[in-house]
Amino acid sequence: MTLDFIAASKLPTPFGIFAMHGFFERETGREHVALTLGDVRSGEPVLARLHSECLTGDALFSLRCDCGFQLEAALRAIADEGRGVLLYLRQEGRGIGLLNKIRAYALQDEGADTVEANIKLGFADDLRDYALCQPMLAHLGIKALKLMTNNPRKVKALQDLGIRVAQRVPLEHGLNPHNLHYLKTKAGKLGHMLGLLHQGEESKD
Ligand SMILES: Nc1nc2c(ncn2[C@@H]2O[C@H](COP(=O)(O)OP(=O)(O)OP(=O)(O)O)[C@@H](O)[C@H]2O)c(=O)[nH]1
Ligand SMILES: [Zn+2]
Repeated sequence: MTLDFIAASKLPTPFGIFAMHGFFERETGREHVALTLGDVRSGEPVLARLHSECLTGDALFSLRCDCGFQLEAALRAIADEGRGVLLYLRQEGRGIGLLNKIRAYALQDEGADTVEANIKLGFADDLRDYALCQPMLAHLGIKALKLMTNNPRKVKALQDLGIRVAQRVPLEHGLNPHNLHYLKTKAGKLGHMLGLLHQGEESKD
């Protein structure tokens, strides 16, 4: 995997003025982006989000998942801290791409869960590869992270790449009736650590 740094610019957002760094992955032709705020090169663990592309959730307001809510919450948290990084990784649909994700959604409309739908389409449950994070973080001078995620596979993947995860910070946002079953499947079959799924159950008891 070869990643070229292409250019950096400012990115003003409602949450703060980030620096935007663009990268090109030669083998796949994918274009990836990192947003940073503050001095991330000091060596202190950096508040970080590895966000996998979800066009439907990030840009089209989908309630089928929690991605858009997590994206906004992560940028707000970085802005509140005054320092942090968000890697926006072009791994749409856990790596199967947008059109296959729509195929998977169609199967889910018929009753399959998110993992069963991937398998019916001939894919593994999660095809993402986080190797590209290493050159992105190295370019930005970041060695250790406080990682905002509920996904233990992400933590392990980074550690296997030699990146220190000093802390895992839960990022639970956007639970709604349309994504409840999806989030339960993620917790049950993909190992996501989602405390908010149990809060409702406790209040019912
Ligand atoms: N194949 C498939 N991909 C989906 C589906 N719903 C969301 N995605 C994709 O899943 C990715 C987000 O994965 P999540 O499991 O929500 O989150 P995560 O990044 O693994 O973990 P967190 O860091 O806790 O958010 C994005 O690339 C979405 O496009 C689905 O039903 N099927
Ligand atoms: Zn999503």
